[in-house]
Amino acid sequence: MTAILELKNVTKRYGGDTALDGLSVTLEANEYISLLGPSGSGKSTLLRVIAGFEKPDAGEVLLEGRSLAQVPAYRRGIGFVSQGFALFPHLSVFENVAFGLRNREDDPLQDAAELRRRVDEMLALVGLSDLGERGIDQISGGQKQRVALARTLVADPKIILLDEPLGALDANLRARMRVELRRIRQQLGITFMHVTGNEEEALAMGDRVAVLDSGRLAQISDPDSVYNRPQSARVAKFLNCYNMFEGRRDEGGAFHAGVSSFACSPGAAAAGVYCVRFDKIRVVPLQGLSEDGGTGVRATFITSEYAGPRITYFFRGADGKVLEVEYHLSHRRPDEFAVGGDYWLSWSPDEALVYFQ
Ligand SMILES: Nc1ncnc2c1ncn2[C@@H]1O[C@H](COP(=O)(O)OP(=O)(O)OP(=O)(O)O)[C@@H](O)[C@H]1O
Repeated sequence: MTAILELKNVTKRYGGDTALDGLSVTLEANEYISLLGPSGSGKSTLLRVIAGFEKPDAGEVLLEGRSLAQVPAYRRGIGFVSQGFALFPHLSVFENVAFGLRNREDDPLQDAAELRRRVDEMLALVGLSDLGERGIDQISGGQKQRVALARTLVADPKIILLDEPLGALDANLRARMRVELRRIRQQLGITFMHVTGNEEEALAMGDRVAVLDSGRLAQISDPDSVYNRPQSARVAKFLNCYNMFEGRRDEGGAFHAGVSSFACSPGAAAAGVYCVRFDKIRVVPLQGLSEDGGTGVRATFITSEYAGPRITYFFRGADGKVLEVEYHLSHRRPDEFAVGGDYWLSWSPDEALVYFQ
């Protein structure tokens, strides 16, 4: 793999707020990278620093090994698709895409035939060949997204930065655009960096997923590793699919969290966080349960949420904490539990992840 963009110890502060805190990361050529993180973790700031809309207070940004410190945004060869698309409402689809080429700072494109060829090529790539003459107010949200992308791609950038590109679309369209974005990127062979606050989208889209936490990189790996082996309890938390218990392991290999105790790998006594994924839990009726119900917790059923191929059950543990259990329904009908009834939530200790401080 070849590095295309490198950030070295980049720090960006706004007054007393540190938005990026000594961040180092390398983007490879020809990859789709998702950037996931909670609100305020610095995702948009990172994009703006890379694009050249913000200057870092410290550190360096290198494109193909060359520092971008003195290179203005419009000369970086980095495309930016912003959240609201920022299209010109009074121009047609064609003119929106042509605008940048016709008005660029260096060597504006005046040759009408060449302009048409380039714009038509991009409209075809994003599936809008028939809509070039439409006004921006005569196309759908998904089509606006495609125009925004075509307008950025026509400038032939080396990297495209997308800030929550699917946030404004409805769920159906969002799913379709995920596939489209990946196809377009593969066809062009350039690097896309896609910011999202949605863990499912990050895992679905990225060849790699970078997780940002308080302006620092908490993890960067392939989606499967992020999902199955989050590097820290904080990353597990952002994934929104783990039940988490704060507590302490004793020398005997038991983890104590409030009134509950779980089996855990043996080792020195230490404070930590015990995490069990929603889909790794089985719900067992208390009646008929043998003395040793295995590792788990007793909990009261509250409600369920049906989502077609899967169902999420919500329980309340003895300490009042809400616990989630997810069943996949491809081969079974949903189980029914009695609201207010007590159950045993059971899992294999091997499936738990424990992070010590
Ligand atoms: N122009 C600004 N002036 C002052 N503070 C800012 C500015 N832009 C960002 N910040 C602060 O920097 C931090 C990171 O903000 P940023 O917008 O990069 O986060 P984000 O991860 O993109 O969040 P979101 O998902 O909500 O868009 C936050 O604490 C934010 O308040």
